[in-house]
Amino acid sequence: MKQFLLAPSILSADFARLGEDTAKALAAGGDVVHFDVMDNHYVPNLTMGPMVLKALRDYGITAPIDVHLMVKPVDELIPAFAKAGASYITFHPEASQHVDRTLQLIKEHGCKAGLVFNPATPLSYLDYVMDKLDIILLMSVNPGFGGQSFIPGTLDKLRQARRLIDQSGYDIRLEVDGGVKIDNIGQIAAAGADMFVAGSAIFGHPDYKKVIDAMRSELEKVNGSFH
Ligand SMILES: O=C(CO)[C@@H](O)[C@H](O)COP(=O)(O)O
Repeated sequence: MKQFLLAPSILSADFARLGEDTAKALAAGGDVVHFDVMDNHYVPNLTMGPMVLKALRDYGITAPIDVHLMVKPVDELIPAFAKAGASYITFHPEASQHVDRTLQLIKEHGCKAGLVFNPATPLSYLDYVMDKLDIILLMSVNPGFGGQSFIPGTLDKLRQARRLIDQSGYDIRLEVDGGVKIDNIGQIAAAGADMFVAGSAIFGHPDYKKVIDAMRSELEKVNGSFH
């Protein structure tokens, strides 16, 4: 059976009680904390830095933390996020001057590394670096804000990325982020994703467990069709 991971995006959590709200999403069944870093330069919004991540670790969050860097330049922030307790660090290839070097830097700092693709960013950035990737993240909205609608063209892109991963033979997660809901997660999984970021769907609902359980039951239906 395929192991699917659900990653609540704390961009939609209550920032005034971030530790508590993050713990609540994990207790409700979230596997990984998705941590969006926005710099008001690469994207038009400003969010959290390494100090906030460290505060979550100090609060007692032990689950993997998946840091999605929406920043430019990229490299300067990597050591600080690794030191603060990041598990995965992903970045947008067009925001890095030297993609291979940035991937190496993440690994040297003991984190898993990945590339993020905006809806209009071509997958050709994957050429020559598959061996350095632990994760590929496809954005299914334009980055910057939670609560947007899933862009349907992402399904085809997911199928392409899944083919590339399978052909490569490497153990690479295929993550999707943006507009993931109970009613589309099955379709997204069938297209090849195995890690799902969900922000407003979880944090915008009064009962996080109800949403996560419903997402898992949709995923179970798809799981039966994997070999
Ligand atoms: O990176 C981003 C947005 O740029 C995402 O992680 C959002 O946080 C997803 O939120 P929803 O679309 O699930 O509300």
